[in-house]
Amino acid sequence: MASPSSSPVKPDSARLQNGASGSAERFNLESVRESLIRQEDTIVFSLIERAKFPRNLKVYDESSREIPGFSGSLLQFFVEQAEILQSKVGRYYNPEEHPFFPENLPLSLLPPYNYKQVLHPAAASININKKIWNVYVDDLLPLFAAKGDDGNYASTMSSDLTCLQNGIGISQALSRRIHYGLFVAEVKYRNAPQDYGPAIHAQDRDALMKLLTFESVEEMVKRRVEKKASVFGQEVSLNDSDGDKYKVDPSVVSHLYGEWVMPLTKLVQVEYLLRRLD
Ligand SMILES: C=C(O[C@@H]1C=C(C(=O)O)C=C[C@H]1O)C(=O)O
Repeated sequence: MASPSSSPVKPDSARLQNGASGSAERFNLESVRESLIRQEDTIVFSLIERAKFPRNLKVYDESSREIPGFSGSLLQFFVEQAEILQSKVGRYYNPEEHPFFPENLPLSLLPPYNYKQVLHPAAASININKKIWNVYVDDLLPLFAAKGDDGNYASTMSSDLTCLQNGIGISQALSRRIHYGLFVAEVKYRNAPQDYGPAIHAQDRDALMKLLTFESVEEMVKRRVEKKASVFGQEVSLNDSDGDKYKVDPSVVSHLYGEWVMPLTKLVQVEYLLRRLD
C-alpha cells in the first residue's frame, strides 16, 4: 500500500467533534479517555461484524488486476473510491478522520465546518493508516476471521469499507481510535509542558514514550475490552447445556489491544509530541 502523506483537504483550524470526543467543551485527560472507552464498543462490535465472513484473502491481494486500469487490491480500489466521495462532502475536515489514501483526494464541495483549533497544526501531517492497514490485513484478520473464501467479496469489502472508512467498522474504528492519540498527547502536553518540553527539545522518543505510558490504564483497557467482547459477542442458546461460546474470542480482543491498538496509539502520541513545539 502506498505510503500516505498528510491529507490535502484539512483546513487550518480543527475542532473536537461532539461524537467520539464527547463534549467539545471538555478537553482533558478524563474526557479523551472517556471517548476511548466509548470507541471500544465500536471496535468490539465491528470485530463481531467482520467475523461473519471468512478471510476472503482475494480481497486483499495487492497483485490483483481484477479492476481494469487499477493496480492494487480489490479493497484498495473499494476504499479509495469511497474516500473520494467522502472527501467531496468534507469528511476529512474533521481532525478525527484520517484517509487511507490521502493523495489525490478532491477538495470538498461543501464549505469547511468551523472547527476550533485544538491540536497543533503538525497533527495534519500524522497519518499512520498504512501501518494500520498492514496490521489489519496481516496480523488482525487471521486472529478473528476464519480461514476460507465464500466468494462474498462485495459484502466483505462493504464490511471492511464501513470498517476502514466510517460507520460500524473495525478498521475505521481502529484508525479513529489509534489517531485519537493526537488528542491524548495534546492533553498530556498541556498538563505537563515542563515534563514533555525537554524530551521534545531532545527529540527523545524513548523519554516521550516513558512519560506518556500508563501501564495501569493499559491493564484496565485490556480487561475491559475482553469483558465487553464476552458480553457483546456471547452466542445466545436456549439449551443451557451449551457452554459459553463467543462470536469472537474475548482473549483475542484483549491481545489485539495489547499488541497493536495501544502501541499504535502511543506511536501516534510520540509522533505528535515530537512535532508539538515546531
Ligand atoms: C491513551 C493513553 O495513553 C497510553 C495508551 C493507552 C491506550 O492506548 O489505551 C492507555 C494508556 C497509556 O499508556 C492514556 O494515557 O489514556
